[in-house]
Amino acid sequence: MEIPQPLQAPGPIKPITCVEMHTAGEPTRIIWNGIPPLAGTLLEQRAQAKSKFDEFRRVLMLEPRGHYDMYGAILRPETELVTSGEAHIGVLFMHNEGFSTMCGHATIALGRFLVDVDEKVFPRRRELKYDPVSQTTTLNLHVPCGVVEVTVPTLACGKSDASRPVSFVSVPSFATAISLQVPVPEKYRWAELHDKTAVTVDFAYGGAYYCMISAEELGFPSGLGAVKLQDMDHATKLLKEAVVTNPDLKYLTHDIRTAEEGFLYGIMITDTRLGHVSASEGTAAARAQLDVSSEETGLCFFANQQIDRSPTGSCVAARVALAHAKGSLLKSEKRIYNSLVTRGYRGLSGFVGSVFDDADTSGGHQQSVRVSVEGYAYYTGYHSFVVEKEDGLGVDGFSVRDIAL
Ligand SMILES: O=C(O)[C@H]1NCC[C@@H]1O
Repeated sequence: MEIPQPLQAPGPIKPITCVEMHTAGEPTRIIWNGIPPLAGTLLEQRAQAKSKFDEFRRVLMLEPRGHYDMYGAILRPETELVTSGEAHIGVLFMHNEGFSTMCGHATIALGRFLVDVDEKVFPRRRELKYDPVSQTTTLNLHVPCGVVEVTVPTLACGKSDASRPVSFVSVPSFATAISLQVPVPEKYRWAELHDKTAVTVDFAYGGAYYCMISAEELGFPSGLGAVKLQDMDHATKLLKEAVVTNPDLKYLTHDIRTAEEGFLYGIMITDTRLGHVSASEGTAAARAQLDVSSEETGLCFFANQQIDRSPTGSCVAARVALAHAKGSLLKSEKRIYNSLVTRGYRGLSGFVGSVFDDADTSGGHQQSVRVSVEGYAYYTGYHSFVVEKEDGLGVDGFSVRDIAL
């Protein structure tokens, strides 16, 4: 792929050049040029991005260059695991609130991008291994939660093959609570709870921590077939508050490796009663080629109530680990995970999740598994962003939701 050169435009910051992709409808703005200086380990770089260059995130994720539900990936060619040879390149993920620890949909998009670019963008591109039998290229991506192995279908010419799914193997994933009663104090109660004072939920980790709740348990008996987006936004926001403000629940998102990762990233509303929509040809095509045992739909609110259009790859890893711990997904089985978008739109496929192998349990979680997640990503375009010196907004962004809602 030819990467456009940055525009020579006036302004206080250098042009920032991005390639845009979507994975199951969810955007990834891949930033490969004009990145502020970040140094040290990947987590140190993430900390610097947060503390010193947050306007870089705001200008690219928020309005007018982005929007409330924009998602970004910043390439980091130098990290400690790139130096040690464990990874080929690093990446930081960002969204409307800050920087996350893992992102599955962006990993799927990055897989294609990193196979398609040259060494100016990806210095260790030439070290990637191509397997002529499976016609795939594999790469190790250093993400804030560890290393994920990405397998990218590749054409004979060396470019990625958009007609086959990219897959990745997650970091060790595990359930931290199954069918836990979470109290909902009065100030966090939402209307659909009626007189309930607690809800039953699951917690699991797939590179980031998620709380899973069925639509019915959240107070929406019609499930995700009849979504009331604003009401579900309100309910999940309050549920997240009820969890994160409860000191007795801290252990559910406590990471034994780094304090950085110990936060609740998202609430996933699940609906296992929803199968597929017959008009969804993409999913139908995926299903036809697969021996899938089951299919379910979810709606994920993450970061500051951002809505994932994709089935949320890191949460698919968490959900597969959870289903495996519950005994409802065997090692040999595959499951299709849909989002509202992949369930409802012709041509978009859900993600397929399955247990890849048992993970090393020396980290402390007895039932950790590594999960295979696969999905399709496509290019949508590119941007070269600038900020003019006369622009009163400067290097910043805003969200109309913060002003008007
Ligand atoms: O696929 C994922 O894992 C992500 N999508 C947006 C929120 C998560 O980081």
